[in-house]
Amino acid sequence: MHDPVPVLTIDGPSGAGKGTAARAVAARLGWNFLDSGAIYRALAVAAMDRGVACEDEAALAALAHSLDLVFEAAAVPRTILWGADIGDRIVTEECGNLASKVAAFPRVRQALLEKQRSFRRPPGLVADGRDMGTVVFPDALYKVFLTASAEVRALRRYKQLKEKGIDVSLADLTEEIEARDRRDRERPIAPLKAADGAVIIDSSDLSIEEVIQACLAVARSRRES
Ligand SMILES: Nc1ncnc2c1ncn2[C@@H]1O[C@H](COP(=O)(O)OP(=O)(O)OP(=O)(O)O)[C@@H](O)[C@H]1O
Ligand SMILES: Nc1ccn([C@@H]2O[C@H](COP(=O)(O)O)[C@@H](O)[C@H]2O)c(=O)n1
Repeated sequence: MHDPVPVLTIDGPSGAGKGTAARAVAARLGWNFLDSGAIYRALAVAAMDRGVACEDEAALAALAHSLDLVFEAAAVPRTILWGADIGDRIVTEECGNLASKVAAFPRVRQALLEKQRSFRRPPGLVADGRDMGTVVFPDALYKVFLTASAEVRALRRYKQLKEKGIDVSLADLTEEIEARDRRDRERPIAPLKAADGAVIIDSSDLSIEEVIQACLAVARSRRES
């Protein structure tokens, strides 16, 4: 029997540093990388562009099935939706919020399941999101739940958006992030939570490099045991 392609899942709340760590860990292991949040964000952009209401589950699920989305790996990665680069549009907190609304619909999640699983290709995959270890890759060998205090996460996101020239108020951002996390945690389907057996890493007082090393240690320790 051949071994399944190994997967390291990194789930956690917004701004915990999942994407930053997952991308770097994937590069160091030479594995593929999946930013599942970007898929939900791209769906939110598609819904806006095509005039699909964020309450219309059936239309959103149909849109999700037809999504022509490509992630171009490069020094500055590009997200291409129906041939157009939407990289700048998916980074805003408004888009994150809308993504979190459309992500709460079971038919939307079902429609995006295979797309996410198709990233599992040799020699391995690092996948970040909310339900990577619980729903999308429940058989993953390595599971991390990466968290940080709400204040630290809001400040990180604030700095990130400022660097991109996006003007936001820290107070508004903190409220938005907390509301989004609440919605993600409380939804009945695929809620944000640590998978059974996941290693919990609190990044509040860790540098990016320390988080990367902690994730690599999870992959190494499990492989050795
Ligand atoms: N340990 C850390 N220390 C300081 N800044 C960090 C750390 N980890 C990530 N950051 C910074 O925080 C910001 C958010 O990080 P990132 O996008 O990786 O979070 P995320 O968990 O993937 O968020 P989301 O789920 O909303 O996409 C980035 O600007 C990143 O550089
Ligand atoms: N596996 C996932 C990933 C993301 N979501 C939803 O998308 C929103 C945006 O995600 P980011 O990681 O890019 O911030 C997020 O708030 C979730 O609602 C999801 O449901 N499942």
